[in-house]
Amino acid sequence: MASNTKLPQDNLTRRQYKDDVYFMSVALMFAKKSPDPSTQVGACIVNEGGEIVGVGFNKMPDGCEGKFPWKHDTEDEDPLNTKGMYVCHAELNAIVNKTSVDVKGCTIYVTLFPCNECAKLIVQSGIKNVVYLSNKHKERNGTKAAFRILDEASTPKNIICRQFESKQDVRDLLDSIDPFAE
Ligand SMILES: O=c1ccn([C@H]2C[C@H](O)[C@@H](COP(=O)(O)O)O2)c(=O)[nH]1
Repeated sequence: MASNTKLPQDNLTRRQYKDDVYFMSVALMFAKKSPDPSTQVGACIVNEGGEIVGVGFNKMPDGCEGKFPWKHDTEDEDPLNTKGMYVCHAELNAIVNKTSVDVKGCTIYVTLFPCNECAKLIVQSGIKNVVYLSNKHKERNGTKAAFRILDEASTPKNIICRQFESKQDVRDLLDSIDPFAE
């Protein structure tokens, strides 16, 4: 993005905006690793020094791959036959995969607005910023509860939660990568 163009999100510095594009791209790359056939989610945790300290995507618990169904709860009356009972969410995996002692003060970039269980995890782990891409499940009660949790919680300051609005800049960044360039 040229340095004299208007930032899509006016309240961000140019540096913050470029970081958003970069780290959301990383979250998207990790989403691609998810085996969930319907919704692939990626998360990338960044510390206050701008270093990535955790990444994750939604997947079955280690050792359980291929042993539990990927069916949605609308596809089977028995909840034990649906993925919701088993799948580890992207945010959970990013937090438990952390390479630092903790994730206090960090920013989590996540490709889908967190559910209520992930919102709890985010708060309790001390993450202070949430940047999300899609909010396609905004009508779900879990999402509504997550909004409330993130709105009320303080870790110790209020959590700042915002939607990433610059999909085209992510596309441009990913398109510009040429690993075979001489
Ligand atoms: O905060 C979240 C919410 C959901 N996920 C995962 C869990 C599932 O694998 C999918 C959602 O599937 P749908 O078919 O769209 O209901 O996303 C997550 O990782 N983090």
